[in-house]
Amino acid sequence: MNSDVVKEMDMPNLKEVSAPDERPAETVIEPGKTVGMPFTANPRFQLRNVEVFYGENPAIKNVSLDIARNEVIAFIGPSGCGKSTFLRCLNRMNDSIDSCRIKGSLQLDGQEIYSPGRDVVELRARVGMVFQKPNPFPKSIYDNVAYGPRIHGLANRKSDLDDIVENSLRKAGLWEEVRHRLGAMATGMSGGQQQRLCIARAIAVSPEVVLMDEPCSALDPIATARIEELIAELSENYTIVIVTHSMQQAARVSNRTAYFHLGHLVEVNDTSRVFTTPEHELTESYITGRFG
Ligand SMILES: Nc1ncnc2c1ncn2[C@@H]1O[C@H](COP(=O)(O)OP(=O)(O)OP(=O)(O)O)[C@@H](O)[C@H]1O
Repeated sequence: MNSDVVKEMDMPNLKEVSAPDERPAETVIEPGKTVGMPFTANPRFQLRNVEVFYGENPAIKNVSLDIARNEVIAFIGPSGCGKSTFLRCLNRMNDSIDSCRIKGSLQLDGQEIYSPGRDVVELRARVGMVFQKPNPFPKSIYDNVAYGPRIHGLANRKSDLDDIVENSLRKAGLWEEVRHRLGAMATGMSGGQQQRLCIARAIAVSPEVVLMDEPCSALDPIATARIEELIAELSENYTIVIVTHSMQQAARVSNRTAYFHLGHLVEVNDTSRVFTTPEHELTESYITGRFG
């Protein structure tokens, strides 16, 4: 057996194959081989041969990908395939997990994200994050948004801070709803409002990239639609990387879609192509609901 070829025994719908030259390409995953368009011109992130382990267990297996400026890229794939793990590498959110080790090259604008001297606070200001469950601080609406600009010293005067708070809330589509109650506790808002507040908090420090890890999974359809509209608006100014379990959401919000499977990056293509004419059989099986 060719050791370059991973035969995933627990993968459904795979044909049993006996020799490398008889194996249809679509029934195997070759580590490090991604079909489609994983690379772009003028990338913001250049990620090469990335491997992530939790202890001895590999979660990401030799993944290479570019993420362009001002694109919305969706990470999709079955539960446990490594989407969140890979996303969290982009702003070193895995640092707090002791067992997590990362190999390979991960560059943001040509500089290694994991270089020893890297300022992680500055990195996370440039690469903000919105989580699955809205997680406002137990503070006022104003203080939630002002928090980052305050710690990063982005405003010298109260009026400058007021402007940042207002602009961030406007960009997050929340200003009109909260302008008369900025002093109210953020935790008293609806789930959808809290998630838009978290987006306002992330963009208040002028990031270049916003990472979103299933940002709508705790929201109802109306709040979800509002967040999706917001993603479209934000995409004019920010690179957005979104992990989603909803293929409809990926199809609605992203320009490119990356399909992960058991830690491999199987296919990356224009979103319309992924959902109409996927190149890899595993992608097709997933998007047609044969597993996942
Ligand atoms: N903190 C951790 N410690 C040990 N293993 C972990 C940890 N976090 C994730 N894993 C493992 O790494 C693999 C990838 O998990 P990850 O959460 O990245 O997948 P995912 O595709 O985002 O899944 P889901 O869609 O269910 O959120 C899984 O096998 C998971 O069990």
